[in-house]
Amino acid sequence: MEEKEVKTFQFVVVGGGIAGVTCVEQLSSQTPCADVALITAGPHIKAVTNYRQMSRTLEEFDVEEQPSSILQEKFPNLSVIHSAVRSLDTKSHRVQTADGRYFGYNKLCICSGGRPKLLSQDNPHVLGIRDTDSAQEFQKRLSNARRIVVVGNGGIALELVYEVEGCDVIWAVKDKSIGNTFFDAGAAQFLIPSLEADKPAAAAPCKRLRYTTEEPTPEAAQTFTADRHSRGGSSASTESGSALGPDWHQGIILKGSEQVTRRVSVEYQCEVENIFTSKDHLTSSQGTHRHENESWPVYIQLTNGKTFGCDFIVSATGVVPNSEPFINGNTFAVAEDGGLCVDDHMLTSEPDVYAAGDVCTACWEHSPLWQQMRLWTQARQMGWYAGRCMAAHASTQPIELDFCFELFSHVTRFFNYKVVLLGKFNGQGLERDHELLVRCTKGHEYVKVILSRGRMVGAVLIGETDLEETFENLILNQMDLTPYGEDLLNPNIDIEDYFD
Ligand SMILES: Cc1cc2nc3c(=O)[nH]c(=O)nc-3n(C[C@H](O)[C@H](O)[C@H](O)COP(=O)(O)OP(=O)(O)OC[C@H]3O[C@@H](n4cnc5c(N)ncnc54)[C@H](O)[C@@H]3O)c2cc1C
Ligand SMILES: NC(=O)C1=CN([C@@H]2O[C@H](COP(=O)(O)OP(=O)(O)OC[C@H]3O[C@@H](n4cnc5c(N)ncnc54)[C@H](O)[C@@H]3O)[C@@H](O)[C@H]2O)C=CC1
Repeated sequence: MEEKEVKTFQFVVVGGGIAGVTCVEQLSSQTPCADVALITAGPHIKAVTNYRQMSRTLEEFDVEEQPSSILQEKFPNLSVIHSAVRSLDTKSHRVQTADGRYFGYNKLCICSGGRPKLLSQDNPHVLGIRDTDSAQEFQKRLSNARRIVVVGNGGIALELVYEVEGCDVIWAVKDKSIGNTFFDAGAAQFLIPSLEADKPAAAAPCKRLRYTTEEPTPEAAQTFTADRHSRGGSSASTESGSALGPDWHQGIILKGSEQVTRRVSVEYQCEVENIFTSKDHLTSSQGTHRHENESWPVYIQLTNGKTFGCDFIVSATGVVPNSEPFINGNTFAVAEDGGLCVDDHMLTSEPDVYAAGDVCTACWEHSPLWQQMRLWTQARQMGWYAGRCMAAHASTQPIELDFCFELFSHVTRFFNYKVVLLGKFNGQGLERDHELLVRCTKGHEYVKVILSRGRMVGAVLIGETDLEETFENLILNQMDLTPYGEDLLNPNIDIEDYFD
């Protein structure tokens, strides 16, 4: 066999998203004499800017799309190669790119991210949102749309139903309440009025121990109409670009073809039964469709028996890790969700191959207060830690799991509220004996803490509560809070002073 020309680097990182870029930044600065290569499919890279540590584990930053020359100017030992990795041979320690070149490595980190897990791969009426191109396509299609159906109940769906205007939105969720990847039914109930036209009634604090909420029945649908003017000043392929950054929707106009109002109808506890094109729909003999005079490009039939015609469907149904080009021909341990399994040094099951960000699945024994979610905070933390591990292993130095994996923390915005999630914020994996304390003031704040055997193990803070640092400390120090009882959430007690 003809011997190919192979350029070998000490460190090769694949992927120009947050995980990959943070990893090469760490490697290039920690080992300035080593040759480092970043191989990425997209023309741009994602850089973390304005990084701010808000507390021990909470962090905020902006994400900027930049030309890769900025990175190369900063790190003379870094080469950026713009091509997609097509295959990996872990035995010979080399990768092949789409343009036919081979690159050797001593240590490799795979940070190829994920792509939308679409309801249908080849239906042109089903869109996913991941990178700049897909967001632009969505914007273009939306500008002519009168009605769209959003399927999914996580981050993207929550953002879209709030931001889209000038178009009817049917929101199909599998669950009993909205936003189930982030919230329980109580928080969902707090947020729902933000989709309505009327301002919430005068704020009145309420506090209850164990709480119950009325949930919609399986057949239930709720419609929320908001006049734009009444809103508070709110601001798929394996070679897709990097995932969008914070506030991605603020730079683009998410407006349909209709004027004036936003109208969101939520269809609870249903999944997608079938998707028909207009022609199929008209010739279909099934009698379950809701008959409408209008004709639509596509029809979606839900498991609750309803069928909706619409201009297009947004599949906001999660992420699939981009692991295929690396798996073929190798013996990687792959998790159930398709991610490359990594240990507590971000090492995969193949020698000298690390992985970080959305492409990997954290397979080490987690701290009782941490879980993986495919978020940019975790992509940054994993990329940074993987870079440190690679450098430490190259010089046979010991390294311990970073503190950021002790406690899950996430800060974001939904429906124009600040949202902070800490620890086991939804009681994930906890025994049934855990207790919830909730304080909510309609339209102002929602505070929930999860206590297990008197210790705080998680919290959801919606609104400007200013409680994140105190609660983070209480979770980290695992103090017995039984003596404080309900005073923990007493709005008349300044909790910061209380625990000084
Ligand atoms: C619309 C949207 C909104 C989001 N909002 C938030 C939010 O508010 N908060 C939050 O925390 N998270 C959010 N996320 C999630 C967050 O963006 C991701 O978890 C994070 O960016 C993942 O980073 P990554 O580097 O692992 O992957 P990616 O950003 O997907 O980067 C992967 C990189 O690898 C490259 N690549 C892929 N395959 C190959 C290959 N074979 N060869 C070479 N290069 C390859 C790609 O071109 C890309 O540069 C959002 C995601 C989306 C889609
Ligand atoms: N502010 C934030 O923190 C944001 C984070 N993100 C992240 O970006 C990534 C992509 O976002 P999403 O696609 O919203 O993923 P997600 O993982 O947040 O939510 C996926 C949702 O789709 C549902 N689902 C899955 N398969 C389904 C099916 N066949 N039918 C109906 N529903 C189905 C799930 O139950 C879940 O509610 C995620 O990692 C998410 O965490 C996205 C937007 C905002």
